[in-house]
Amino acid sequence: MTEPCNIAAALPRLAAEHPDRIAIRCPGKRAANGMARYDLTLTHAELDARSDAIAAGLARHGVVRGSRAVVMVRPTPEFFLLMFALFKAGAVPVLVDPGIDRRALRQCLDEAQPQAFIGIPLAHVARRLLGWARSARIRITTGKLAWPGEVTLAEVERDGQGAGAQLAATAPDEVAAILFTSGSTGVPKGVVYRHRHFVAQVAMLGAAFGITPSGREGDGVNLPTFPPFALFDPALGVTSVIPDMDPTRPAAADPRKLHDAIARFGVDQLFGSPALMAVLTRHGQPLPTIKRVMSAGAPVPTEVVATLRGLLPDDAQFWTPYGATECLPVALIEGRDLQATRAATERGAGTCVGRPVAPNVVRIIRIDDAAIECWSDDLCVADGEVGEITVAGPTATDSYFNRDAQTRLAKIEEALDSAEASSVFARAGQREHTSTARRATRVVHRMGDVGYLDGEGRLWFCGRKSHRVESASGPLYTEPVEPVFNVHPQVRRTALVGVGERGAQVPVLCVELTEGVAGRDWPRIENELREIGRQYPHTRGIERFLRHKRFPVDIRHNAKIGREKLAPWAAKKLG
Ligand SMILES: Nc1ncnc2c1ncn2[C@@H]1O[C@H](COP(=O)(O)OP(=O)(O)OP(=O)(O)O)[C@@H](O)[C@H]1O
Repeated sequence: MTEPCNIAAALPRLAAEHPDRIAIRCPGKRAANGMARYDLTLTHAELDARSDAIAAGLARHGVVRGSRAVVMVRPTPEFFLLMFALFKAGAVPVLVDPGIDRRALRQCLDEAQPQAFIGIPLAHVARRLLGWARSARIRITTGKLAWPGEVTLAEVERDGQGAGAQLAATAPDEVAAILFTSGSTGVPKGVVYRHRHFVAQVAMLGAAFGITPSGREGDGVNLPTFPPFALFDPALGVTSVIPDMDPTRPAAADPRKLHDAIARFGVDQLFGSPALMAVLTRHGQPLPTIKRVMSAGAPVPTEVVATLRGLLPDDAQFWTPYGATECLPVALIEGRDLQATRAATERGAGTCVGRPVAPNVVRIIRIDDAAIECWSDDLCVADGEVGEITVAGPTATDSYFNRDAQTRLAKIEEALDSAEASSVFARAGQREHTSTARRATRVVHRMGDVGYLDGEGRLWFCGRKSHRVESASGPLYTEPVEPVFNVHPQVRRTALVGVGERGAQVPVLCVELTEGVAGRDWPRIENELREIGRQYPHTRGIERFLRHKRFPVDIRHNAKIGREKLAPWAAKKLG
């Protein structure tokens, strides 16, 4: 019998093959030296059996195939058990970053119209006080005690005990989850993930990184510092060690605790945001067991790549995937290639994000803020020309939940002729394309990012479409501009914003100085920045520089600069 299209299908398989192997290891209690004991573990057999019991219990409490359930649980064993139980039940977990703006959070939760709300006690307190997710009639707490109208997860699990294996025969197109974007350019949007998207993601990540479940103890151990990614580990047969840190504040992680976990469990894969990588490089201690690092979500500063590579064994790889919640991975670049393109980036070429991951089709279309209903090859610009990055492929999602206007702005329908349709099917070699091939159309996702393809088929990222500055002498993009100025030794980072009406915007460079640089040095630094700008035609027109104490950044990665907030600040400053 073929497995259903569901990443949880890997669980019974792994439980049969390696029942006692550790799937997930969590910090648990603290030892006298302040380090986590890592005494909370789940073996493959436990993960499978307990998620079966929870799936069956959820059904008894009304969470069934197709039910939407908000999940606000920290990365503990309960989180993984719940997520896999929901997948097994064919129910739809809804994940929102708890750290986002309160009003936005409430809007997201209301928009998702969940039937169930599953959370830690604190999340339930917030739900009651702030009136979150009123549609959720089923409320499950991971705490020991349930308030009236709530039930504990332990009870749910008990109620499902003995019900046997649970795995809904989910179809490739069935909705598997709703994952909200981090909202760095507005209120987060709920991305509709279908089961085929997750299955393809696991396959593409596995193939691209050569991740294979290993039979040997201590091999294939990942330290995922960004929790949703830990979900793929059991599906890939890799052991996850959940680090002792606040996953919503990677920049504040304690590097000694990360090193302790890495050394104790022979961690060989590390997954984290650029901010987390910066924590490790500042700490400077070698990472001898690590074979592969993945850093996703935002550009990784080149000096971080160089320093981190110096801490890794010579043959280790440092991958930066490029992608978004709506489509991941799109392209990939290894640290050596990233370093080799650094000089070009500092001359204004943008950031090289590597080659598209097979079988993605990446095409660049002319910049347009309006919706585009149907694909036409006429939309494409020539190689080397900057336009909006689009992707068609097995992980390109097709809609936002309850956000039709946003969906129209981000998706293009492409008709495929029958030859193309069958080649898409053959290339992907995956069941999820049967439906696409039958319909002979596919969805092209617009990334909302600008960039270009070079003659070698590499993709270069030039910033977000909404961050472009439309000056009287033409458009300016953030990524080709900022690294040019970031070479100044007393500059920590810069952010380009536009002030005024589109088409006549004044480009303004906001500048954050390196720590310890005195304010009185600013006039000199400003002059030096102006000199730097004069070296290149595209930066010559930038004449306004504003010093800013500390840029606003996104909460998920602590890396994306909030240019939306900086632009009105700059406008006010310029009066
Ligand atoms: N390797 C990378 N290099 C540069 N930028 C990247 C890289 N990977 C991702 N990004 C940026 O992150 C974006 C995706 O981020 P994510 O899906 O977390 O939501 P968001 O875009 O921050 O939120 P929202 O869409 O709600 O504003 C990409 O569109 C791109 O701008």
